[in-house]
Amino acid sequence: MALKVVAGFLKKGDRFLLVKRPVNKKRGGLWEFPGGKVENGETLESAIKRELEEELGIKPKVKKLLGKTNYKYPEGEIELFLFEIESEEEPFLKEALELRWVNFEEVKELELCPADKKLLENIKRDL
Ligand SMILES: Nc1nc2c([nH]c(=O)n2[C@H]2C[C@H](O)[C@@H](COP(=O)(O)OP(=O)(O)OP(=O)(O)O)O2)c(=O)[nH]1
Repeated sequence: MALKVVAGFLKKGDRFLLVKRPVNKKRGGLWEFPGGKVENGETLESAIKRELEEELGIKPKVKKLLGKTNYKYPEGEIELFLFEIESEEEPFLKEALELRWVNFEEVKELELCPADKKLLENIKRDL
């Protein structure tokens, strides 16, 4: 069974938020949407709220599911759900190495987690 992972799409103007993974973790140094693994007994929505509070210090409003993708990493498959998020509060960094607001041009310069590249292509069409 695929490991469920939730991630947030936070928009500011024409830019969206990415965070850099800590170097000591799998796929360290790659960029990703803020989020993380769904824990036992959690709904996807409660998981994304918890992760964004832990990672960015915000209490977000979860708007809708923007996209979903499955991706097979060497250690196993993940099922990644990307939610559109609204937040009055400005995110600040609690865990990740770096945070950056990018548009669809600027994101091409960054090395993303492979699962995210696929997801980004899919949602781009709908935004
Ligand atoms: N948070 C997040 N994780 C992603 C994205 N894309 C992607 O492939 N992943 C992968 C990276 C991890 O292997 C997995 C779970 O993310 P996580 O952030 O909770 O993992 P973690 O750092 O706690 O991992 P670990 O060290 O405990 O193994 O999903 C994304 O956009 N956001």
